[in-house]
Amino acid sequence: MTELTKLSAAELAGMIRSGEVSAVEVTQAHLDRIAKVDDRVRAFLYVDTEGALAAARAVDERRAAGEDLGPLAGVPLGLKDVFTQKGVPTTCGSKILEGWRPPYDATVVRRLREAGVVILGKTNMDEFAMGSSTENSAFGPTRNPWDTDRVPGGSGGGSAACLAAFEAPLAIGSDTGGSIRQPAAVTGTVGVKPTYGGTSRYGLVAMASSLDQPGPCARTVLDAALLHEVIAGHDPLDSTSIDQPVPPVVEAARSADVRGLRVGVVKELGGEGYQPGVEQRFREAVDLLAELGAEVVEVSCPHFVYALPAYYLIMPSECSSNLARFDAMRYGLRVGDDGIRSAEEVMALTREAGFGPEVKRRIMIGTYALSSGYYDAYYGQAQKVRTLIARDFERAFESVDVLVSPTTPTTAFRLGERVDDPLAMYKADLCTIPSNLAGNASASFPCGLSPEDGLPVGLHVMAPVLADDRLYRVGAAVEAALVDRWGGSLLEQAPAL
Ligand SMILES: NC(=O)C[C@H](N)C(=O)O
Repeated sequence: MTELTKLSAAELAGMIRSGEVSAVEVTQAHLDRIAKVDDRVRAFLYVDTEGALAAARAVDERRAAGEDLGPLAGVPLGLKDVFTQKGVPTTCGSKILEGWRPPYDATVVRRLREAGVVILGKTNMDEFAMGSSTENSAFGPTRNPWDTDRVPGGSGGGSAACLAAFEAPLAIGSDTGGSIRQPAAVTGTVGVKPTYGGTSRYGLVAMASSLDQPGPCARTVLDAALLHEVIAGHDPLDSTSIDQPVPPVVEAARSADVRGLRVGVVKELGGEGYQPGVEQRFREAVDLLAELGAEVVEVSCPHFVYALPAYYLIMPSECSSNLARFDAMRYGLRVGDDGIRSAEEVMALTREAGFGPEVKRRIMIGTYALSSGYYDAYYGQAQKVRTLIARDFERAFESVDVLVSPTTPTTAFRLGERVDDPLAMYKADLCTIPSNLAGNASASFPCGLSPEDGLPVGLHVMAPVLADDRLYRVGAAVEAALVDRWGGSLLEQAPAL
């Protein structure tokens, strides 16, 4: 039998349903894998051995009782440490939340539990999801399983790395400016940012509420679609949740048909500043789509070049407001509370000690952008640019069904390479940010290894609001053709850990 940790979620779930293997065996195999490799990868901040085995036992009992198991029952998953899980430490990669055990489940977590998905533990991330490498985690960086001297992307580097290291077949991420898609691209995995409002933000610790969106991470397109279906759908606990049927993502992943699909290559995302090998693999993926029957055209989205500066005003503005809740009184860390100092002093000391430099930088930028006298010039202007970007998408989607670009300008960079250069770090999200600003669906799919460094390259696909199914059509078609060409999945070409 193939090692259980090498199988897809769909395969594992099928074997559990048929009784070929128990959910406990599947879970134990993944816990063993974590024990074997995670000291080198550091994808997990917390492994919930007991909770995971108990959830697996419950699935096995339901099966024994003749109950119908859902499509992902018994399948293990890594949960980004930005989601609340009742009773389980939730740090958001920050010292300020150390020791906090939330009293409630995020809606995403509740849905996973109801579907019988086994949550293995919490995955590492940049502090409060601020970063593109996981180097901003207060608990040390995660490493890229392709090359442990390189970053796995961020902020959800742990979620992507646990997939690439075969520690879990599924993971959950959150995407504010690229935190699901950029790590997926640089680890050779699949990552999807659903339409804003398509998945519930309830229990997702807020970074920038108008941009944050939970989404699925997986090694195969079908697995991502199955997970998408489990977590998506209307939630009255999130005021921005869309009350509409979930797009038919699983059906789309199974159809894998792009014949007649109109694909627009975004003129502004590529060229100068992009790694040649990334461009090459991207162009090949576009040619492949044409071979598979898609109609490819070039499309201009002139305001996309302003997406990064607009994001770096809107996002920190929202962060500065959201992170005000970490006041030393309600959760986690409290520094200097000697019974003599005032509440304000304790708050200042706690925030000084508890937040890392990137979080402080963004709180300061956001506070400045929102301050009286500057609000119109910065925050207000950025919101206008946001509208122009949304219009670029609307106009483009009048003539094409999806847009494509590389996911990231470069492959995985070396640890330490960009830590002292925030702008270089921010540029990792050049292609992913427009979709967060406009709220439409987008995803990254593996499309090969860059010839310069042998590292994974991602194909970025963007679809209109609530047309998430189109992402899966494209992703599944590309995956099927490339797996055929390579004689296996991209991750099979990764060096063994
Ligand atoms: N949170 C995200 O989606 C990641 C993005 N790189 C940021 O630092 O804002």
